[in-house]
Amino acid sequence: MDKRIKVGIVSYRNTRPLIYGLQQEPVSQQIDLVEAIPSELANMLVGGQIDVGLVPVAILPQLEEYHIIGNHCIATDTEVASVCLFSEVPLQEIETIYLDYQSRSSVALLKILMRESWGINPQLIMAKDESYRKEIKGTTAGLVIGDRALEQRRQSTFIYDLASEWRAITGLPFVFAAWVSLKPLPPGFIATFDAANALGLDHIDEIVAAHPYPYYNLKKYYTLHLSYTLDERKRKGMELFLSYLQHQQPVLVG
Ligand SMILES: C=C(O[C@@H]1C=C(C(=O)O)C=C[C@H]1O)C(=O)O
Repeated sequence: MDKRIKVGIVSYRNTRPLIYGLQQEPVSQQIDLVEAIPSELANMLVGGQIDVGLVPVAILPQLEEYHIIGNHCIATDTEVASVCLFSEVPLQEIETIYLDYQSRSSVALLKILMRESWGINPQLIMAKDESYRKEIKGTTAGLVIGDRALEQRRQSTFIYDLASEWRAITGLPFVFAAWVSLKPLPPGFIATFDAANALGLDHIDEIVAAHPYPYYNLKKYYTLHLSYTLDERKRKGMELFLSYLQHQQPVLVG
């Protein structure tokens, strides 16, 4: 192959099962793999630095043309554990929420839950950097995603799992990120890429053993919380989420 396809993947532990097969032949010969936080991946896709990215699905309504690549994603059928609102007081007493600058989908989901389920209207501040996590105290809460959320679970008194709350109001799974390209990719490549995504899902014990992590049981995270196949119900959950976004300010991208 004369030109490698640039692939951007989320730099959290949640993608270890997907990366497993992408680092092996034949697909490893066809791609350049870069890791970044979700908000950056969105910008990289729009800016043309990557050809396909595991990007937050909340950016999809803003893309003129896009293609969902293959049948794998970052999603959950139940509680996700790593996308939560963390607080020292119950929901109704929260006055300010810091939003995670690394996220796009979870920020949009939080706003839906505030409006459709919780009926709260605190001041929202988009965090600029990691220092916001120190502000999660008193009546100031914070949305945190990824590995940092798994770590924050040990620090906060109240933990509101956004995917559980979504499930409670819709009965559907929630898709946080999907593989997206702006232009069509060769069908042969998509088949190879999708098969490589699936490979790690049969090697979870090996992946867990290779990446020791003190903060959370990763076997449980990969098998009970996260769900990686983009099936019909997940697509349905995603469509519903995207339809809610029509009532929101567009998320930041580009
Ligand atoms: C489940 C997660 O999903 C992530 C949440 C995203 C978002 O909020 O935009 C984007 C990519 C996913 O990695 C997580 O990071 O914990």
